[in-house]
Amino acid sequence: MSEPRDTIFADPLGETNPFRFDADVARVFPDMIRRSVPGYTTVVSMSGLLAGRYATAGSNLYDLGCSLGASTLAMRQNVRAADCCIIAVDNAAAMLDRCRSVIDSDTHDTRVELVQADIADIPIVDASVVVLNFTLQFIPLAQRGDVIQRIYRGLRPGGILVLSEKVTFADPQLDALNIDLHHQFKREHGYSDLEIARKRNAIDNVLIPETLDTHRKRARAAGFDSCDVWFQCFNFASLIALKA
Ligand SMILES: Nc1ncnc2c1ncn2[C@@H]1O[C@H](C[S@+](CC[C@H]([NH3+])C(=O)[O-])CC(=O)[O-])[C@@H](O)[C@H]1O
Ligand SMILES: O=C(O)C(=O)Cc1ccccc1
Repeated sequence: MSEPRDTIFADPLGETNPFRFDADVARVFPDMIRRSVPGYTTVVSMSGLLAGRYATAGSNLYDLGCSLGASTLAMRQNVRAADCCIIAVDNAAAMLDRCRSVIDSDTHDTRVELVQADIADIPIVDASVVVLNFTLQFIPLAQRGDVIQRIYRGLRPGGILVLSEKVTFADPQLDALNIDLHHQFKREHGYSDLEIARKRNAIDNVLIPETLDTHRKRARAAGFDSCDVWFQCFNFASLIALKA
């Protein structure tokens, strides 16, 4: 069955309230994220490949801000190490409800635990892999350093963080160009100028992007030994950070 189409911002008379991960968004989320985030499918499937490489026996793998479980499924398909547990966390009940039915209809072996919680509060323990795919961008700026530091402390030596984000550019010309290219991507995936403008208002001050340099510096300050970009398409990028 094809996924329901995202028309959330299509009504010209609709109010624009701040963006929330409610039942309406959960229903159309797979279509929304695929048509809105250039490279999303690649980032999710490579998160699975990385998880397969870095997962160690008896460890936990975290999917923080799991939404409907796309990254959890990609990890689960790739993990070969014995006795691992994937802990998938999201604070939105509507997202986690749908995630549960997605995971229930998947038949791979690795254990999955779904947790409804704020990623700023959950303990990270005995982890080999932590995936933060397009989630840190929704966390208040003042909490981001602490989240990354707790991930570093909860990782086993040799562990990996995958951090994917919408980003900004220090150079105003490059910033404007990448925003414009992202909007062109959305138009070419069927969103109207009105939908693009209304969603932009709705996510203003809800999704707060930072520069790649800020992400690299934060990871290094938290203790990560190596951190850099492995994927980028316009203003969406993914980094890996390694704990020696
Ligand atoms: N403080 C928080 N605590 C927990 N969850 C949160 C918090 N804030 C937001 N979320 C959750 O983070 C997710 C962000 S979507 C991630 C895509 C997914 N990773 C994917 O690979 O498909 C990305 C996007 O929509 O751009 C939503 O499900 C929120 O409920
Ligand atoms: O749609 C956008 O403009 C985005 O920046 C990405 C996005 C995707 C899903 C929810 C919120 C933001």
